[in-house]
Amino acid sequence: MTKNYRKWFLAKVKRAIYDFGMIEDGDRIVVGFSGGKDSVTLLYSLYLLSRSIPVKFDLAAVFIKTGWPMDLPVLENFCRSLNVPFYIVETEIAKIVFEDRQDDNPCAICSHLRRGALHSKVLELGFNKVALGHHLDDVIETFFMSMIYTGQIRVFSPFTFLDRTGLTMIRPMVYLPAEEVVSFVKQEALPFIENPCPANGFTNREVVKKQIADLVKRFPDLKARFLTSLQTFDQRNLWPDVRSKSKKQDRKIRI
Ligand SMILES: Nc1ncnc2c1ncn2[C@@H]1O[C@H](COP(=O)(O)OP(=O)(O)OP(=O)(O)O)[C@@H](O)[C@H]1O
Repeated sequence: MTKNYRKWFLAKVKRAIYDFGMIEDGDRIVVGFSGGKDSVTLLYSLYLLSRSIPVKFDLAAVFIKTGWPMDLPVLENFCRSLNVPFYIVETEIAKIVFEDRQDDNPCAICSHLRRGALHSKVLELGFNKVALGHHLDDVIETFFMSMIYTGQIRVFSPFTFLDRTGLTMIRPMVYLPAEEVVSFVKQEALPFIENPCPANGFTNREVVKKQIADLVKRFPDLKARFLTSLQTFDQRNLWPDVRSKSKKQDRKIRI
């Protein structure tokens, strides 16, 4: 049972890796390792795949310490058991976000600063790819958050090359819903730590997450259908952008 579930789970990760050409021979991949369920699962999945797929790649884990107390030996021991190098980056992100800035949107700043610290470390280590633990629920939540809070239809990509740094970001778990990640953590008895941030559970993302959970109760296939919609999306089914045109016409009419 455990083995079959592992096989099924890894097949989904592998599918995303192949579909988006995420990993090539000789890649040196840092997993953004927060120690939460998602990144622990990602690290373990990539570790298992590194031993079974023909493509050869190196792995390391980088933890960005934001300033909250955390049980780091749990993470250190886990990485040691896999023989994956583990790096800790000390930052003052918690202080900057909650004391210095006191912004209305602490999550956006925190995420931006964590990303910056992570990329700097990856460059310093001489690695070329960054793997993040986003799963299908993150994709769906981000889609709705963009639309609701910023009026944009957009979602992050499973594979992104960043011109400025030369790094590539990959998200190998985009085909897997959150509940499967939770099941995998249980089945494999993976160690993880809870997110210590005081904003955890009180964010805009949390609001959207609850709405999606309600929708899923009424429409159980929602997550799978959402994924299909992204994969079969046709630009012609949306409206053309007429904003600049209508501004020009407004000007003409006034003349
Ligand atoms: N402090 C951190 N150090 C290193 N990588 C991080 C850190 N925080 C987040 N990441 C990376 O960014 C991804 C998305 O971040 P997010 O804050 O959404 O985490 P999450 O959904 O709570 O995931 P997790 O369960 O791994 O904590 C994580 O899965 C992880 O790969």
